[in-house]
Amino acid sequence: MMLELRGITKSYRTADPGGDPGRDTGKLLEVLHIQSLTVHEKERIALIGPSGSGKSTLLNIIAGIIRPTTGSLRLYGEELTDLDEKQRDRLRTESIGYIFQNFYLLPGFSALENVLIAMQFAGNLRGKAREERAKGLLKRVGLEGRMHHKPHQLSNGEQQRVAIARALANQPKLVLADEPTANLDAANALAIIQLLSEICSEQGAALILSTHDLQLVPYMDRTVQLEGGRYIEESRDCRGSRVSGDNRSSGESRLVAGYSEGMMEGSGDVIG
Ligand SMILES: Nc1ncnc2c1ncn2[C@@H]1O[C@H](COP(=O)(O)OP(=O)(O)OP(=O)(O)O)[C@@H](O)[C@H]1O
Repeated sequence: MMLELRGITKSYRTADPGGDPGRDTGKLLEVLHIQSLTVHEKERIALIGPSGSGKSTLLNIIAGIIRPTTGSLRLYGEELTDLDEKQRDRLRTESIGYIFQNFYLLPGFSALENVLIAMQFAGNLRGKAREERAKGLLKRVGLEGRMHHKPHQLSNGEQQRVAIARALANQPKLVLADEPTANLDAANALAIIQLLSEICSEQGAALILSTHDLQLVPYMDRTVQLEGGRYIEESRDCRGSRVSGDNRSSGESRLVAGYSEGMMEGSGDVIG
């Protein structure tokens, strides 16, 4: 398997209004508790759940942007929780593509430059080869005629297409997308998800995307539903034939609930 999470929790210490401001006296609030989650190569997972259910927290932990309070996170067998911040940044640049709902394109640079700059950080391709891949991806996302436009000259849907090209530029094995369609109208949202799903398959990347939009679920292989930081439901084979026929058994790639009220107090070290 590609990605494996075991006993991942995230807790924050809440402010204590009556406490000493110099000491951490607030209560621990656990916002995420995933007992077990495995993701296979090229798998596409929809992470759904109400606002505050922990979707962004889970994606940010997988991306190494925030550290879990407890638990183990392995990518191709490498334990990511042992890495320091610099090593996690490197891994994110090389192996993970991240798409944000607000795109986060560099405003002063063209679509092409936004993709090229991301590739420069990873450094696997240079010169002409780098430019050819960047242009090829922008063409693939339908922006052949917009490569030299800056973000403010592009529509929301076009900006998200640039963000998709950028996320795929370094040939990541895993693409994470945090509500990538939140700022798009329904028609654009559907088009973007179709594109994202197709391009991840073509490039051999697994995809985990969070969304509130259930119309997008059929484009994924599997749905994981979170509530209060825990998964409450998982369904497989959203597209039927897309998952059946490969070598995964139905008992694999699953989430296992570990809910108990007492766990809400949390007990691990708080890393925020
Ligand atoms: N830095 C922080 N300190 C304290 N609590 C936090 C912090 N970051 C997130 N939380 C809490 O963690 C919980 C999960 O937040 P998260 O952003 O992961 O939810 P979400 O499902 O992505 O929500 P949305 O759909 O609204 O984006 C929320 O209750 C939030 O208030």
